[in-house]
Amino acid sequence: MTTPVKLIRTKRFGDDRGWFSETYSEAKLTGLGITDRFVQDNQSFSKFAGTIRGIHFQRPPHAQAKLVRCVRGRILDYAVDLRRGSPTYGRHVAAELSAENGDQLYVPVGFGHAFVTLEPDVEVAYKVSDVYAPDCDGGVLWSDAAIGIAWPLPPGGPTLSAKDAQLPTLAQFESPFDYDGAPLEPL
Ligand SMILES: Cc1cn([C@H]2C[C@H](O)[C@@H](COP(=O)(O)OP(=O)(O)O[C@H]3O[C@H](C)C(=O)[C@H](O)[C@H]3O)O2)c(=O)[nH]c1=O
Repeated sequence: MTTPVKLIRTKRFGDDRGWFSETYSEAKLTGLGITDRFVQDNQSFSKFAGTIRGIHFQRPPHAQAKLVRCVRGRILDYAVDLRRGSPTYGRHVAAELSAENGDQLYVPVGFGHAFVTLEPDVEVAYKVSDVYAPDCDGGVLWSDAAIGIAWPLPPGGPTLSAKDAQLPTLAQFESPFDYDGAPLEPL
């Protein structure tokens, strides 16, 4: 059983002009066992290093899988296992995504998603497998010791939204997701 979260490397074809890359390929994703139908592209810009967005998910019936890449600057991208009954519940994996490395993180339904920017002026682009449904918006607190993410933060602390600052901890949270048999493994 392979880990449900996948780090996807993309090939760049370099020449004297620069490079070309296929950043989305349904065929390649299917070959990796990723069969979600992505229906929306999102992009966010974060001005400051140390900006945290997350830990977010959407509840069913509008739960979202995500395919995340950083198109400007660098981020550490996180997926947190929120599936009831999972042996790795509350555990996370992380990957550095950057405009430079072109790597992508696949975050399946059942996982919270968050990132922290590693420099100013960062842009993150990601595909989601269901439409935005604010009534289904959910999240858990970035700083929850039970999740234990060691965020790389600037001396002044993180920049985050008021909404994110008051998300519930894992202990206060009732997961809407069920375990599907694939434990979270290191990327
Ligand atoms: C997510 C979303 C937001 N919005 C609007 C709602 C707000 O007026 C504004 C900012 O939304 P929010 O503060 O939720 O954006 P982020 O904090 O970047 O949240 C996202 O960042 C983390 C890392 C995620 O994984 C989610 O995709 C998403 O929750 O955009 C939309 O119109 N459509 C959308 O799909």
